Amino acid sequence: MTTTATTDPAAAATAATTDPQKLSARETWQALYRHFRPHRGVVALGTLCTLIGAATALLQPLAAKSLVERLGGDGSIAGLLLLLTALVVLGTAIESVGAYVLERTAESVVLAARRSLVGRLLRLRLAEVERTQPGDLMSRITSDTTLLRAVTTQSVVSAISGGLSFLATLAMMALLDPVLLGVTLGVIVLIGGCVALVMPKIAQATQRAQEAVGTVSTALERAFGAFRTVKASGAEQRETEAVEAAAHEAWRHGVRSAKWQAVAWSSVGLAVQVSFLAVLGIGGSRVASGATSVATLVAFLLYLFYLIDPVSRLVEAASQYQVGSAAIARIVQAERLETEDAGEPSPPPTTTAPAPASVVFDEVTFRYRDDLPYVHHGVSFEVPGPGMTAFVGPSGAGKTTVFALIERFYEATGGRILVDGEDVRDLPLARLRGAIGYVEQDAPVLAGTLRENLLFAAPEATEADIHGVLVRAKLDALVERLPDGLDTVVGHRGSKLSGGERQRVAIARALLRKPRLLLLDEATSQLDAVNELALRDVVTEVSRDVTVLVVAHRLSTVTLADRIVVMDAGRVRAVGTHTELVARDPLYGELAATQFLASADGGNGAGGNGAATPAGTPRGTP
Ligand SMILES: Nc1ncnc2c1ncn2[C@@H]1O[C@H](COP(=O)(O)OP(=O)(O)OP(=O)(O)O)[C@@H](O)[C@H]1O
Repeated sequence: MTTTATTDPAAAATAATTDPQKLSARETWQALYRHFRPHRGVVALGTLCTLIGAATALLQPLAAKSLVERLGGDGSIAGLLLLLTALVVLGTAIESVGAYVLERTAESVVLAARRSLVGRLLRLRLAEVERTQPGDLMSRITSDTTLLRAVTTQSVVSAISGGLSFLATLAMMALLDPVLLGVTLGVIVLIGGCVALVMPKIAQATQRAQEAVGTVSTALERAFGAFRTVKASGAEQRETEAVEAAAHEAWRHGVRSAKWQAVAWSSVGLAVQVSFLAVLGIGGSRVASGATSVATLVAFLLYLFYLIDPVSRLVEAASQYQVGSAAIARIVQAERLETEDAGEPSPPPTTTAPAPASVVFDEVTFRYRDDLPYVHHGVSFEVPGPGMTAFVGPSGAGKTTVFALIERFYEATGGRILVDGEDVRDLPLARLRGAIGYVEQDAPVLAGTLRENLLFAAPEATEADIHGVLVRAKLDALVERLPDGLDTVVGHRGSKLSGGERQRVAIARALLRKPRLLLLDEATSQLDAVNELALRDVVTEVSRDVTVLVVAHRLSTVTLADRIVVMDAGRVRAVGTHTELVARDPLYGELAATQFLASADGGNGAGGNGAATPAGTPRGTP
């Protein structure tokens, strides 16, 4: 079995449903460190620049003290002034370089996080995507990753440089007057204790805000995903209100986070102001008693104000860590979702005509989730290639699910699915899917040009290949009509194309992949006569040398099929040609009479495909 879950599914399920805040402190730290690690050298350089800048700033009060002491004497102060100026310029220049290096690194951290997350999210198992909200997953890539920017760079520097500057400033203050230092530290520790209580609230509010941003994305994705329906239903106002409500929620929690950050920040100023008053009072009396000099008190007070910077940096680092931990919890949660392993890369496209594939379902049972009922209750059939096999049956019988299982979008719960005699679980996913062309029921066409759509599944296809499939899919006339030909932009979800054109573009895209097996989930919508005829011709022509499986809703398709598999309630109840099945299967007879979409050109084809090859036999209809 080559499709391996990268994590334990149960653990992944738990991760996706539990509160991301539940990431332990250690896990949070490890996850953040993982993003920081590749950049630690550059962050060290940024830290060094910041430290040099801080050191030059630290020397300034000493130079100022000498300057004040010389004011009374007759010595020149020009040299000292020059030194002070040089210190300021040098410190600023080095700090600027450090700031640039760090900002650049911060962007790199975001880029790396986005790359890794996109790489994983686009390989998610379908079931995982169905369990989550794509809009919310998108917001983790676009919004949460940006919050890693500061925590992995600036806050590391702030913590290191702030911590060192803090200690160095304390050392200088200790040299000047240990008693006044004791007073200062007493105040700082008291207020620092209060700040520590506030910190977790920042993480909590940030996380709620990010969740609300995810809800905004989800609501937008829903609205834009069904834009015409939204308009046709007159639901613009309601959808707008839903997005606004989520946006308001994001704002509310964002403001709450800002409030707690402001409390943390203001306590820095408060700590220094209170210390200043205490030092001024106690220091003044010490000057009066001759225990210390005015110059020492002035220098001490200057250092006290220099303390604002390192303490601010420490508080900033701590609050950034809280913001980052909220983001990393959501990122890790997305990273833990179960992904597919594509296995070995897709084989290069074949130059010769590919051999048609065979498909066997052997007692396949399947349910979409453990808490849902079974959809397949032991489905068995054999399809030798080439030729066309139509799957028919009432809505919900499990026809589309057959295709999903062949593509291994989901794993069968029981039984075996063989493609060319090999169990699909033993085939590398890339190889399996490389052999298949898949056209979904709503034939999605992606935003972009026609050419981009055609090359989507076969980027290396040549112009000659493209021309070939255009002719086969009867799109050549359309392309000639379009002003920009293949480079015509088709709009969001191909909205500038007709339903039939979209379907043929989807078929052409699948054919360009040179599949050995074509899975065609026929649209349930009625096509006009020309489109239906075109489609029928394409499918008939393709099925001459490719195995084509069609979930058929149209009588015209069914009657063309070499064999028809009749499904009902998750079981195969009969296999045969149209003529055979009309004669011996009551459900099929009823479907043919009432449920198949009649041919748009008025042809009924109900006489059956007399030239149909002998039918396969169901291998068991439990
Ligand atoms: N992704 C899914 N998650 C959960 N249940 C699903 C999913 N897809 C389909 N089902 C359920 O599985 C059953 C079979 O669906 P399937 O799409 O295979 O039916 P179908 O025969 O192709 O129907 P139709 O002719 O209407 O397209 C249905 O009851 C459907 O609700």
